[in-house]
Amino acid sequence: MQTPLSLGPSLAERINRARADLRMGLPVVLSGQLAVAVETLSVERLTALRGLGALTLALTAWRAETLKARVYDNDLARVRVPEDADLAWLRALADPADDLRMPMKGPLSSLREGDAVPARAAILLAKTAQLLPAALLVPLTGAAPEGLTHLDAAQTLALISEETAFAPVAAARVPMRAAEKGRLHIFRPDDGGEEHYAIEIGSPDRALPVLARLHSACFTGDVLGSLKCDCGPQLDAALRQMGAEGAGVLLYLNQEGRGIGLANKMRAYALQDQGFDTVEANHRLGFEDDERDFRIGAAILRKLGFSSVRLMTNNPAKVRMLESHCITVAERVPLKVGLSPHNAAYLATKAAKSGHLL
Ligand SMILES: Nc1nc2c(ncn2[C@@H]2O[C@H](COP(=O)(O)OP(=O)(O)OP(=O)(O)O)[C@@H](O)[C@H]2O)c(=O)[nH]1
Ligand SMILES: [Zn+2]
Repeated sequence: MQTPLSLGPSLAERINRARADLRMGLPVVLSGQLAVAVETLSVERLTALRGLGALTLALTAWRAETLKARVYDNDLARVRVPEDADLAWLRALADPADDLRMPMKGPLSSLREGDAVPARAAILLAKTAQLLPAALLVPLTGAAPEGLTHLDAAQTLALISEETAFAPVAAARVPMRAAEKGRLHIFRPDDGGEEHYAIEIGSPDRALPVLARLHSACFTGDVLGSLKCDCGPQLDAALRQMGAEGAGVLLYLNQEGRGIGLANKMRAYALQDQGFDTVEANHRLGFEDDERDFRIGAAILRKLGFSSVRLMTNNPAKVRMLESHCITVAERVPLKVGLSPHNAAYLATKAAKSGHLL
């Protein structure tokens, strides 16, 4: 018999559907466990989950460190949820907003036995859905409620770590203040994920290294002119230099807040107002200091026909990443603009902790 044309969702598509489910507060089924994101969990669903058995709260090792929960699974902790724990208790463990006001949440008891893979997949799904990286899990004993998204946890982890393919969708001329000969290209991943943009200035020769910038979205800096970072001035300066030289390419990657999303970035800013620096704030929320996937930038440059760049950056990690994904960095062009009294400490932290060049 001939294999019928498959109309059903692929693994990548089901993963994206699972992210939308978690954002709505719906459970997903991960290798026989029901998993929900703590951030979007409702009282009603918590009650329903409790009826199924003992609950486990999955947190990243970063968050567990702040909460003094034991980490037996390297990058994550699986905390036993006491029978009398309510939604406020779960939320307080997931969200560090009130840590300083209510430091004692424990003592917490972590699971050692059992499989950590579904918990790891749940955290990664929550993270990549730009939610707080905390998930509640319970083994599914009976039949799964109808309509839930089912995923194999190990396959999910493997696929999310793979490179995403992008296709050009549309492009048109956009004359800009900084460069009249501008063209905006939209790139879309084939799994329904986030779109990213490329702004091509002039007609750069594909045989030569192109003046390039990988800019990560920063609503506060790019749009509002926030003085807390240097993003806005960097964006302007990069486009102006490309305009002056008559050629260049700027990728605008929708990885707001170094990949944690704008809501989490505002949580990080609130922690910074409590005295934590930009890296500590990410860690207290349970994130790595940088959650961006820079392979996207390399993939889009290659799609546009570029193989060699003069990269405008102060971040050596961007240079290393491009080099390891088939893009030659012929030159690093420093981009030092926008220093203000408000961002001096932020830039100093990036230099001290993230290897940025001052
Ligand atoms: N999580 C978090 N993200 C921030 C903070 N301040 C700025 N960002 C984000 O950091 C990113 C800015 O990084 P980029 O300017 O692209 O790159 P970079 O790593 O600083 O390196 P350069 O190429 O030298 O600029 C944007 O996504 C901002 O939204 C912060 O305090 N916390
Ligand atoms: Zn910024």
